[in-house]
Amino acid sequence: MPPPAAAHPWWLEPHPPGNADQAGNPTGLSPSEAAERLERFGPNLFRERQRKSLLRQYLSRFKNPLVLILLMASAVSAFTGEVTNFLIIGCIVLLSVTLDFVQEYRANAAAEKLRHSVSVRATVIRAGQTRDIAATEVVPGDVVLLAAGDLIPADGIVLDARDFFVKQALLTGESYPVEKRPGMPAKSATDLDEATNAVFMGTSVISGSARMQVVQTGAATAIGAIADSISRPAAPTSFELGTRRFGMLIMRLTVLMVMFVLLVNAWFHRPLLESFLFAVALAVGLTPELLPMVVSVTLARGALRMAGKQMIVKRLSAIQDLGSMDVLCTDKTGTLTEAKIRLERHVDTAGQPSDRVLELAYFNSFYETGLKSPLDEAILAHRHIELGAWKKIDEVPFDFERRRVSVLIDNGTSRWLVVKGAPDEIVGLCTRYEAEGAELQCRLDEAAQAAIHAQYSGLEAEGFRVLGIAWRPVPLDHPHAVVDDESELVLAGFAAFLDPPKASAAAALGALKQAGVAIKIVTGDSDLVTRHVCTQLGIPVTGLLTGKDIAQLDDHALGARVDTANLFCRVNPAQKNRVIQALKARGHVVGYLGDGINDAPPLHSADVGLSVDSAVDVAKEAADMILLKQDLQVLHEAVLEGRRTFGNIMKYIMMGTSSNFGNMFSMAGAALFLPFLPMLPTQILLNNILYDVSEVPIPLDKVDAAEISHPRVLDLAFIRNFMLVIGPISSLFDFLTFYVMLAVLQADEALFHTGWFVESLCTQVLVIFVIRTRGNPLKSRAHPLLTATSLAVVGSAILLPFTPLGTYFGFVPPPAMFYAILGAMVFAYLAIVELAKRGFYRWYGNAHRPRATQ
Ligand SMILES: Nc1ncnc2c1ncn2[C@@H]1O[C@H](COP(=O)(O)OP(=O)(O)OP(=O)(O)O)[C@@H](O)[C@H]1O
Ligand SMILES: [Mg+2]
Repeated sequence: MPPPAAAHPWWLEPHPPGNADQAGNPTGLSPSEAAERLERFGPNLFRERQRKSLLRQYLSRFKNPLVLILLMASAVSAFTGEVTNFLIIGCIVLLSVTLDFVQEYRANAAAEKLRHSVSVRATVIRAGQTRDIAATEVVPGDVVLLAAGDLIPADGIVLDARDFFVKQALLTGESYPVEKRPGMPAKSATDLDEATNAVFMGTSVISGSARMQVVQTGAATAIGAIADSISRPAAPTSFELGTRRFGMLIMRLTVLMVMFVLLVNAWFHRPLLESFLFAVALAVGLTPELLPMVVSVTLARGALRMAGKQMIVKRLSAIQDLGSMDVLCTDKTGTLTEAKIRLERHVDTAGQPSDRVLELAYFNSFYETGLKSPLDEAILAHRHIELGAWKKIDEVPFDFERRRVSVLIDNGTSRWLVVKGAPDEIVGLCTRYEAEGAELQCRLDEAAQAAIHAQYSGLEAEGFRVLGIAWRPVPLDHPHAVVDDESELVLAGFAAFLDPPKASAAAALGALKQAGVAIKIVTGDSDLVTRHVCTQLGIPVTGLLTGKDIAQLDDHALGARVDTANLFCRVNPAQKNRVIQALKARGHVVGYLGDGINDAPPLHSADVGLSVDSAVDVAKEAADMILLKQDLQVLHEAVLEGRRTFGNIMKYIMMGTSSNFGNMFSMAGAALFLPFLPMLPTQILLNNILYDVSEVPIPLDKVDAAEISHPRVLDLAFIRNFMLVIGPISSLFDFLTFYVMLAVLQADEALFHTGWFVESLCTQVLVIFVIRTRGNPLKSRAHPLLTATSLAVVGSAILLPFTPLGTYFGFVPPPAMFYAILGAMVFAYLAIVELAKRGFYRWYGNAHRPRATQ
């Protein structure tokens, strides 16, 4: 993507706008100024929420082709003088669109509110004080403090910076971090990627820290200008793909049936308009038009329930994915462990306690400005150390490839490079080591290397996280520290930390495993430490891959190993990502739980990204759900909640494809041999809307425990097979009804319509009690509201022929005999569907055992 040309390269001005010099305004804006600017420039949102007015949102519902055809048909009816038809169809369309709209709107509004509660925040200076505000409230002129892991909240000028590296791939396509520093760019930089003194919204801080002054916010930012071109719709999730294919399946059947009906009616020279209306009504009856509403209401309800358990859902459809998830990958620190790391030991190369090692570690942590990790905090919190005359000259910031950080310090007489990092990396860079205090420096030969390796491995095997501490004198005129300086180091010793697992972790992971979710740990830490944590958490290690192993494997070979391995150690962010993709390619639905900068790529590529509230911005931004409580038990509950929403959506789909489908099918068949239409178009529409009403409470329904005991994915073959088993039973009873109406009750046209209307509605609605559970319908209780609406709809169908409204629709009161037969038939129907259902699940259960994941 070419870098976008900014309208006005403001970073070429000598001073930040509104400032007399380069330093910026040290006290920031006053609250009143900020409020005034927020009013003037608007909230800092680059894609102004497409806030269509409610009316327009409502009207856009009418764009559905079926609705349009219906409206057209009703207009034609009006012109041909059939006012009744016109009124009825008009009302029905209005009613169903409104029902759908109100439900969905309410659900989405609630979910949106939740989403806002975890919005990205920014640290600004206002009236001389640092304040934490929502990024949307940042205004031009604000002074913002930036640190590693932050998302840059707006476009602005860098006022000062310390080893400040930014990733701007989103804007410039350049995936390597670029350094930003104050002062004019060397070249006349009209391109964003040459603007070394400016930072841009939507990019993120990789390491270092800085102060910036905001110049542009919201749509005026560089990213705002290209927002449309980068706002590619997210790739559809497996669930969305499934529902889409399901829609196609229904669509094809509908088209076939409509064509058939039209042909038959033309053959028999029936009135054209009425045949057409009949066909359209059939199509309406067949389409699962409530599906989008059922999906969004179910998901929104799920999101609200999860919020009650301290889990915020940012992307609603992720709830589905969480329910389908069969592999959960997680990093270690802060997710499985407390992240309350303590420095336990600081030892020299012989394993003896050493203050000198602590001192060096302290200098390094104190002066490091890049990523402040919990390890640094633990070192600084351990004991206060006098810095004396030591001053910082430069730094090579931490990154997850090198796994180390260096600071260049000077006390006037000597200049040292002090390095700390993963012990294997550090030892690899050393040529000498300190012995007997710091008195003696010995050559790091093979024997010494083996002894030292045994020394720190011993610590790791005991569960300590270990950092190697090394240093090297450099000439006093050595001005900058660069990565190449990290060589020929002198090893001073090791710092060992304890990072105990979370109290809740073992139980929660056990519960997840019980629920069919395999757990894999993907960490930058060493394998010995991770194994120790696994032992404490009761996770048996079934296979281990290190970053080095992964680097040797191509995607195919990696794919062959990811299933059995459940520990991935010393992996860098790109490798974390490869592990996730390999698992996805194997057909798993993969979750990833992480909180660091290095977790952002896998959070993005996982089917469902999970993070915690204390995570860095980039991780929170990439995640689909945020855990507010440091308790993994919540995750288990959320998985069950996801499966519950899935279960309820499946109920609706299965209802639509079985009984309803059978009814419409027999309707088309009846058109063949009856001398009149089997049901009037308006009656079909009324039948359909009453049926819809009965299904509205499905999102509230309970889901059987057996349904949520394992991950489930939307399986089209399952739905199709279910339809082929249950649908014909429904048709069978329809034809039985025809027989009863014609042969036993000697029905005329109106009575026939009435009889069939009542029968089809009763069977169609009541079958929910059979379909909603795989087990015994008498044992699994439906939600009271679902029971109430279903019974109410059945009741009104039975009473309708006796009311004036019924007469209006063309119904006539049937004889008492009809109701006796109806009762028997409904009972027999439900019993047979129940038997067929049991047979189906027995067969299906044998044919498709749940996929075994270790
Ligand atoms: N502040 C630091 N200074 C020096 N080295 C560090 C620092 N932070 C991390 N490291 C090294 O880099 C390695 C990888 O970092 P880190 O443990 O944060 O990765 P991770 O993949 O997020 O793992 P985790 O599962 O522990 O969160 C660490 O094991 C440690 O050796
Ligand atoms: Mg981490």
